[in-house]
Amino acid sequence: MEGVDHLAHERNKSEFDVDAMKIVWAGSPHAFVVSDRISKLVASDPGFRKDNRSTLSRKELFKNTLRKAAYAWKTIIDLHLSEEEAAKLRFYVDEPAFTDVHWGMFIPAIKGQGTEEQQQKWLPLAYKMQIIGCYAQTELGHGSNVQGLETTATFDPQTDEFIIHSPTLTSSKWWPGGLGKVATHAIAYALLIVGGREQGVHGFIVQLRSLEDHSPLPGMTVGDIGMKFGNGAYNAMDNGVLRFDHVRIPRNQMLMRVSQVTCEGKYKQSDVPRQLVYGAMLYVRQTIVADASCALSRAVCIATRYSAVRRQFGSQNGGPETQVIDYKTQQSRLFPLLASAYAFRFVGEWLKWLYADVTQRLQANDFSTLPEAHACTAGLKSLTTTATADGIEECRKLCGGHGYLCSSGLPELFAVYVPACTYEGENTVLLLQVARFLMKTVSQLGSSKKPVGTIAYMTRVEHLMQCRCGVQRGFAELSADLVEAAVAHCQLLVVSKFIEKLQQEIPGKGVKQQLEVLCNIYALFLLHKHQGDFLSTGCITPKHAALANDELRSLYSQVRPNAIALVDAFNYTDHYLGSILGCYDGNVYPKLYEAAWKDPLNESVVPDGYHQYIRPLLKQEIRTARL
Ligand SMILES: CCCCC/C=C\C/C=C\C/C=C\CC/C=C/C(=O)SCCNC(=O)CCNC(=O)[C@H](O)C(C)(C)COP(=O)(O)OP(=O)(O)OC[C@H]1O[C@@H](n2cnc3c(N)ncnc32)[C@H](O)[C@@H]1OP(=O)(O)O
Ligand SMILES: Cc1cc2nc3c(=O)[nH]c(=O)nc-3n(C[C@H](O)[C@H](O)[C@H](O)COP(=O)(O)OP(=O)(O)OC[C@H]3O[C@@H](n4cnc5c(N)ncnc54)[C@H](O)[C@@H]3O)c2cc1C
Repeated sequence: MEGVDHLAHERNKSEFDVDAMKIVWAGSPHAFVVSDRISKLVASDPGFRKDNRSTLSRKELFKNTLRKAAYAWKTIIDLHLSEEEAAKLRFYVDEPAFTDVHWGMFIPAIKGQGTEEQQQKWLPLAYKMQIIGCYAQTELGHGSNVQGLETTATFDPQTDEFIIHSPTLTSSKWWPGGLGKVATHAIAYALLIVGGREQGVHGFIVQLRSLEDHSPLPGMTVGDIGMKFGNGAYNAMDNGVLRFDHVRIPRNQMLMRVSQVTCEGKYKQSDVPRQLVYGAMLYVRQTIVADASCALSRAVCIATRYSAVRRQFGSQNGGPETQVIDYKTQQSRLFPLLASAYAFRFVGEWLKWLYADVTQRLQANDFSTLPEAHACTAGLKSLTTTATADGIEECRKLCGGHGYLCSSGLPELFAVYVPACTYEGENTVLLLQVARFLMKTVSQLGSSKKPVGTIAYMTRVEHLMQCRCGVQRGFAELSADLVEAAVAHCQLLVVSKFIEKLQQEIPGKGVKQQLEVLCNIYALFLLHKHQGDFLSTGCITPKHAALANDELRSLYSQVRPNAIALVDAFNYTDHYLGSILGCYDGNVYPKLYEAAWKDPLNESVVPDGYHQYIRPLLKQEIRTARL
């Protein structure tokens, strides 16, 4: 029945203060108040409904996304929302759209790679959305290999301009979000050529479309690259293709914080590492780690609530069947994902601090922590997105058949989420960057340069020193093993940041105890999953492995009475979850049944096509019917 909390008996089992955990999850009391208010504002506004998305054609979906983006912007202006509130509104609207790239990449690229003068010119236009930007780096022929990009930007000293050109088919820009139909401007990455000399890849601000009638400017061939994976909401994003035919832009539209080209045609590399050209990717990778904890927590919330509702087998003398959440197999699949959601939340908080710290240091031309920041953002983006994509799929399977319904919210969550394993750096390519960072550290062991920060532990791996001479030669040969070492390094990071979180003051009855249980589950689950490595290297004995498995089962039993409260702490509205299986009141079956009849296929009792195809079949008139 509506209004009845079918999970009340679960919520009454909780052994901790859920409201206090909500604040831990949000990050602070202020962050909780903002999140709670904005999520409810979005959920209560019919203008942001999303339950009809799966019935729309791609063009309808895309136009509806434009409407929502415009409506969100109007809401932000009308309600005088702050930048923090506006970002939360875009988050809870939960619609992949050009705004993700405009705010998430175009603006950070200008802030990180533009001069003060360029920031003063372009940022006010972007913040007011008087221009809409995209991040045009990837090409048809190159994505991972940025230095392999073929688009050229040739300086013409006669006119003080750059000529942007797509010399080959494979140099066509391909994939940039928002590029296909909406963006008026791009940060386009191109091979800079000055005085006949190639100077590597740099970023350029290029206007793509008229601000009067939105038509592509001369020399631009631009469009959408077509349907993407599944019928999911990511098809609301116009990932585009763009070719330049000798397009001229003023010299002052090359982003010149890292390097400059003078009007005389002199190329000047300032004394900052050229990798600052990659700065926007560092920024986005750290936001993606926080996003992973959100996506995984959504899936875990759905699967946990449904696992408490679903009963299957185990009836004694006609009594109720067993809740599937009580099966040890269900717990051993679900609770490590619950623990991972919290673990990724806390490592994401730390990574946000690390990024802010390195950004502050860069302002003072202190580049000492840039390599570590790159390794951490690359590695944690790779680790958390892989685990989250796999985790969302596992949550779908944990829900049985109903997990495959769009109304469960899980298929779409998976379809929208999985490209995170590829965009912003393909996950294996990023792990190779971490491996390179680790091997560089090994090569410095024994020198005066002592490993510090997240690699300080490596001082204790003296035995690696003997193999360091081989490592340089064998990197390519050993890359598959080195990628595993990179994963292990990132897992150690996640566990250590969870432990550091527990050393902080954490208010609320039972809250810290619950987090300690989740931290131990996360760590022991990894030990269990990789026990072959731990055993073969002598780090643990078989007895340790057996004790760890026993302890895991005990920890699952400790989580069990608190599971619903732990996912309630995410404080997601039913609107944001978009899932009948994960609805707060657990009233699943009536809602599933009601939703089925809303499908367009049920608008008529006799389906369209019956008389043309089925009736002739049934009446054996098939021989004469025109197929
Ligand atoms: C729609 C819903 C989305 C929700 C998402 C939520 C939040 C996100 C918000 C917004 C985004 C929205 C959607 C995302 C859309 C996706 C966008 C994109 O995909 S943009 C394009 C991304 N492309 C890449 O990531 C390319 C990956 N490749 C690279 O980064 C480089 O090519 C690579 C692999 C690092 C190699 O670079 P290369 O120049 O060849 O250098 P080397 O490997 O030789 O290394 C040289 C040294 O430089 C160091 N290095 C490399 N990168 C960096 C860096 N970024 N920062 C600092 N330092 C770096 C490297 O460690 C080497 O150092 P040493 O010489 O070893 O000391
Ligand atoms: C949904 C989506 C949105 C995107 N949005 C944008 C955007 O807004 N702007 C933008 O510029 N780009 C965007 N991209 C492009 C994205 O950044 C690239 O697809 C990504 O960087 C991967 O590059 P690639 O496609 O060239 O993969 P590839 O590098 O071709 O990967 C293919 C395989 O080769 C392997 N591989 C590659 N190099 C090596 C190596 N050195 N050693 C070992 N294995 C290797 C990879 O691990 C992978 O298994 C988007 C992509 C997607 C899917």
